[in-house]
Amino acid sequence: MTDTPLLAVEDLTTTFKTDAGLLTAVGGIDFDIYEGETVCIVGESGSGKTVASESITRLVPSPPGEVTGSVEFRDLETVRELADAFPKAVFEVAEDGAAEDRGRPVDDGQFVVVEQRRNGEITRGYVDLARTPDKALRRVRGGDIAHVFQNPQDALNHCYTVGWQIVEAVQMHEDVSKGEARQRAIELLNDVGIPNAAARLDDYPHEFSGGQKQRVMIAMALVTNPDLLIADEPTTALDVTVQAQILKLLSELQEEYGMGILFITHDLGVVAEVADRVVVMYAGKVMERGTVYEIFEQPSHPYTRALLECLPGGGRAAAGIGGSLPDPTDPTEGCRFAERCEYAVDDCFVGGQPEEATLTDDHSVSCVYYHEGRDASVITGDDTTPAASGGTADD
Ligand SMILES: Nc1ncnc2c1ncn2[C@@H]1O[C@H](COP(=O)(O)OP(=O)(O)OP(=O)(O)O)[C@@H](O)[C@H]1O
Ligand code: NI
Repeated sequence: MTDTPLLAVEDLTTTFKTDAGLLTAVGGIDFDIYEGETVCIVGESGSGKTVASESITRLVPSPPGEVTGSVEFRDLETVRELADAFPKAVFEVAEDGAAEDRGRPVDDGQFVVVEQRRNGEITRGYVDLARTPDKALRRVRGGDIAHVFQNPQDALNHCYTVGWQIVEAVQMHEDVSKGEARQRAIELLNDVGIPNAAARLDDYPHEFSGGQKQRVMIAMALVTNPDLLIADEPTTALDVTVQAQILKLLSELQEEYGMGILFITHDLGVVAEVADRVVVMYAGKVMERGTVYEIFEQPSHPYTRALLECLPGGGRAAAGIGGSLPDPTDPTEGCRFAERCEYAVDDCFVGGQPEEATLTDDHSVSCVYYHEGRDASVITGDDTTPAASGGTADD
């Protein structure tokens, strides 16, 4: 693992203009994903997980949507490739770290690449996805960054054979003959565990089971050998056995292709299976983040703890958390979870979402109880709760 993340997201904010007013689906969140790791965003329905993941490549409909914040894609190979192959606005990073615009004005086909060169060779850099215009961004979507969605039937065209669709995707990406593309399609179907791949190429989507369709979708996502795969509830529509098979497949493919995965799910059982690190999201904000081990062993935000108690066998397995998400067009003043939180005190209703308090290098929590002068053991029931740092009680 390198020390630069593959994807670095900062202050990602996505709003929609609706009849009820401006809806804030994602309220300014940060996260990063390193090469070869799986980061899970978990939270209840409506938390903004899908919108957050789709905002990375600005897949959200605009209008009514508007995405702001910084999204840096730091795969060096991609940076080098784009810097050489495409018209672009280049921001060269000087020795002192300040970016200086060396490019022409950005037009719709240009990427915004920030690069640092030594002896003419790019040594560091990133593609600035947030400032890259739509037309260029389309090359990244389904290219270096690929998506797999919950319902494969929505994404597969039922009028064409599966082989035709994969061949089409291969030829869109690579300059190869039909025969070569077909061969590649067979390899891909093999890779995702479709038996008899060569023969299945000429079948139509409806001839595949739900699980197989999802395998086909994963094969299509792999056509471009992506650095980052964004998988949004890819197994939610499948029965439990098939779900387990697909999760296993994804982890095998991750190893084989060396890609980072952003995995979106509302299911903590799935998180336990696939995640290296976890971002717990609620009503457009990050409540807690940590390694999968920390989230399950030292859950620190009342929301995370409530989610865990909702797992089969947990204290709230039958009842659920109780209450519902705040109105996203009129978010609460303080912590988004305050209204449903059994530990909420006056401070929780003012001053915005609390600054994340750092528990360990990887683990932080956005809750006033972890700020100076408060005792978080009320929540964790644990006197050994590590002393938090990084936040203060009055921010
Ligand atoms: N195109 C849109 N126009 C207006 N509001 C939208 C749009 N897309 C999403 N939203 C709103 O954004 C909020 C976040 O939705 P999102 O789909 O990201 O939630 P989620 O966490 O993925 O939920 P689920 O687990 O049900 O998929 C919701 O309030 C939703 O109604
Ligand atoms: Ni969703």
